[in-house]
Amino acid sequence: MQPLIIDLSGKKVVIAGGGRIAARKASVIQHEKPDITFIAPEFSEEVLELSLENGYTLIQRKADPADFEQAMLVILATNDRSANAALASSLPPNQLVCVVDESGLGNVTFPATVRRGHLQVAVTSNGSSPKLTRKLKRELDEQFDASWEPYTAFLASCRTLIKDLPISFDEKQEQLWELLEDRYRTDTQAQITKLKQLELYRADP
Ligand SMILES: C[C@@]1(CC(=O)O)C2=NC(=C\c3[nH]c(c(CCC(=O)O)c3CC(=O)O)Cc3[nH]c(c(CC(=O)O)c3CCC(=O)O)/C=C3\N/C(=C\2)[C@@H](CCC(=O)O)[C@]3(C)CC(=O)O)/[C@H]1CCC(=O)O
Ligand SMILES: NC(=O)c1ccc[n+]([C@@H]2O[C@H](COP(=O)([O-])OP(=O)(O)OC[C@H]3O[C@@H](n4cnc5c(N)ncnc54)[C@H](O)[C@@H]3O)[C@@H](O)[C@H]2O)c1
Repeated sequence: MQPLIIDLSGKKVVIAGGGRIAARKASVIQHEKPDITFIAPEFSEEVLELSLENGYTLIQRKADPADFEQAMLVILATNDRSANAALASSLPPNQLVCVVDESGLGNVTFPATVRRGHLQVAVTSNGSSPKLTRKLKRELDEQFDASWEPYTAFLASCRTLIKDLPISFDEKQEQLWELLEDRYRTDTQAQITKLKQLELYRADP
């Protein structure tokens, strides 16, 4: 299995099921602003709240293979294993499909992710142990403290500035490597000074 980073903004996501897991999958991706449709005979409070908040579509009945035709991503999250399996086998091979109770029937799984600004660390056990995945996520959550959020913004700003400097490729690489020294992450003043330095140099090389 190959990890890919996927842009779901404005993309159609159809979720079969309206329970706890359907809600969790939707809340994991909601920040990407996808266009989500839930199809289920019954919806949990969490799904109703998420839908009201984000304008998602709710269709109250059992899911049918035709429901997924326009979907970029399909999430099969009913609590009926045979319904999930039958829907999975009805889908064309070029659609992204996550089957929450039997990952081998689909072609994508969700990793656990720790987000700090522009940085995202994702963990997967390829479905072999979701519990291990959660344990490692907790460890990463502690390892990457809050300083990483402004630091990744600092790195992005510096990179934009450095790319525009009238210096050689090798000098740019040197500048970019230097930013990875830990003092820039831990010391806000060092970040401010560096940014000022780069701005001044850009204005007057
Ligand atoms: C990482 C995370 C992402 C997310 O969903 O956002 C995720 N599961 C999470 C939570 C979680 N999973 C489970 C529980 C309940 C009990 C417990 O505490 O263990 C909880 C907690 C809860 O529900 O609260 C159990 C479980 N999980 C799966 C099965 C079915 C099966 O495999 O048979 C069973 C039941 C059998 C069992 O117990 O093993 C299947 C999958 N779960 C995956 C992802 C995919 C592979 C991930 C990997 O690479 O390992 C995969 C294959 C498909 C998919 O769903 O994409 C998220 C972390 C949340 C976080 O902390 O951020
Ligand atoms: N992937 C994971 O991380 C993970 C974690 C725990 C459990 N699970 C599995 O996920 C499944 C769902 O769990 P849950 O807690 O959300 O269950 P739940 O009981 O809270 O919700 C089930 C939902 O499925 C709907 N449903 C049933 N048959 C349907 C059909 N034919 N078409 C459309 N919707 C239908 C119900 O109306 C309900 O909305 C369970 O089978 C469990 O094995 C997955």
